Amino acid sequence: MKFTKLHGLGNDYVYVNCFEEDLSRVDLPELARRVSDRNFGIGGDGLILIMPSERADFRMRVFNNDGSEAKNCGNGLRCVSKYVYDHGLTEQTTFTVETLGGTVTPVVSLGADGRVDQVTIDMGEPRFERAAIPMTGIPEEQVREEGIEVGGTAFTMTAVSMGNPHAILFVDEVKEEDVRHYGPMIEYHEWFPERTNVEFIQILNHEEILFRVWERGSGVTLACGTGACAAAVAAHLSGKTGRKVTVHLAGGDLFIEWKEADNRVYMTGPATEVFSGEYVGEIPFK
Ligand SMILES: N[C@H](CCC[C@H](N)C(=O)O)C(=O)O
Repeated sequence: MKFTKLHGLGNDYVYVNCFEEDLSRVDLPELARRVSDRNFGIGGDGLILIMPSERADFRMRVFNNDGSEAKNCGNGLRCVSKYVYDHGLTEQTTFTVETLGGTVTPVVSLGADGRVDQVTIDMGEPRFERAAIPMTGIPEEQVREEGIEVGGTAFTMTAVSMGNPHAILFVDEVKEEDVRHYGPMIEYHEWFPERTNVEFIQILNHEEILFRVWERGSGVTLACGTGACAAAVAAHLSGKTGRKVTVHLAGGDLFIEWKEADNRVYMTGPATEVFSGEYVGEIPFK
């Protein structure tokens, strides 16, 4: 099976071009687990399929490294956009990509080599209702800077969906050890029936956020695009930042704008292709 490794700020996935590879009979969650393994497989935060779509120019499916399928992936969308342009699947610099969380519209910009280096993506409107996250409790209720206690420690949390769930925690100081310790406790908290991504954010000033993430289904990653969007939205709702925010992630920076005019969140950042190869391990079939 041919694959390509790309990453968005170090959030790396194994990409398979399903215009060339037929994976229709493959056990995709098991394939994701196998190829993501950094010792016994290719290595990555998960598996992303680039597929034909009946309602958009392309379709993206995302599998975390535990095999669970996600509804959206911001870094993945930037890398899919780079792949389809650089590999000639389109000559357009803007197109549509269908995800389980909705259809988005990337706009790519080219470097001096004529290849994509930056991508801006309209990631759609944030959702806040418990039913949309999803969270237990009153379906139409929103969770804004509310208390959540895990491991004997209380956090202030805002819940945001970007097509996938995000628990945004406001902390005075972002600590890697807190992400590893409390991240899984909140990912599996009873309030989140489909689990959740967990973001720890420190407001640096009106235009900047320090950000670290524990991803649902993948654990600590160097970056999370949907998480950065959710964090920028939560920070603005808190009154501590404007609508244009630079999010400093472990792997680098994303620029996020939550536009007042259309209520949509725009994410701008890089996408990088590292290598292509042939996976010759056993393909698991359904
Ligand atoms: N772990 C996420 C999917 C990947 C999102 C992240 N890598 C991004 O760039 O948005 C979830 O289960 O919702």
